[in-house]
Amino acid sequence: MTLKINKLTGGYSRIPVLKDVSFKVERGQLVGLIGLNGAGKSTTINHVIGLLVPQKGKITINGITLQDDPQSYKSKIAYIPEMPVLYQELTLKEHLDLTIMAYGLDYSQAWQRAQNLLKTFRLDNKLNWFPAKFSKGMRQKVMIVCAFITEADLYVVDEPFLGLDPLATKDLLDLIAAEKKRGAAILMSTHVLATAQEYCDYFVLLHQGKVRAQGDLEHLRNLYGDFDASLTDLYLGMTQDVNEDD
Ligand SMILES: Nc1ncnc2c1ncn2[C@@H]1O[C@H](COP(=O)(O)OP(=O)(O)OP(=O)(O)O)[C@@H](O)[C@H]1O
Repeated sequence: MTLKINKLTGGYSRIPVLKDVSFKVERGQLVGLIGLNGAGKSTTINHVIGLLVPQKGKITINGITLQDDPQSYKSKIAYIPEMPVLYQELTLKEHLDLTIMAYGLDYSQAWQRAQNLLKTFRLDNKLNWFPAKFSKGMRQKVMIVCAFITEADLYVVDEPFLGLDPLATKDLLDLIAAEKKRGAAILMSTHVLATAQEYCDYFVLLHQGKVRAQGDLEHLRNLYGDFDASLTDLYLGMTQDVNEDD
């Protein structure tokens, strides 16, 4: 599985937010999409999941665009949004049933996975709860469980750490590591740079809608000529260079 973003220019109106963005996410890889508020992380993700249409450039999964084959393209992606989106009138169990149906999963296998995930995220005794009763973090965990029962080829995760407690953050990172091992590709946006530095295999540094640098930590450190630099140092150094140029 390869997600390939090739020279993507796009956004919400004719004035583009993203300019000539290119990078890849390969099987077994966790790629961190790194950037400050407004850098264009969610916009990139909205293009990948097909909510926005490229003005220029192309996004492919295994060589296929959304326009080529919407069913095949979408079935490969599980998306965890920054803001949980739940149906107020459905219980937790009904959310899981809906996901199983939408992805055409084997019911008993998917429920087996769901039981384990519900236990991990301490939701196993809340199957009959409605979203109104959930805390913000619990809602986010429901989205995580729904996404991970699909065993998708590509996970797209938008800023997952802000609403989660430290235990749930660790559980999510363990889950991501397990899915990587299974061969899934993961694109994760975040501005929690210390966590990204520790867990991501590859970084795409976005600033003002452009990719300023990309590579693994070693490559980025080489690029900036500082072999001890943290991801925060590298990112801030890079954005300062750009702001001075502007
Ligand atoms: N729905 C929208 N309509 C118009 N412009 C938008 C919309 N959403 C975001 N933008 C603009 O696109 C740019 C990039 O925003 P985006 O949400 O992609 O940033 P981000 O890197 O995800 O930031 P954050 O870390 O704050 O979530 C910003 O200038 C923002 O104002």
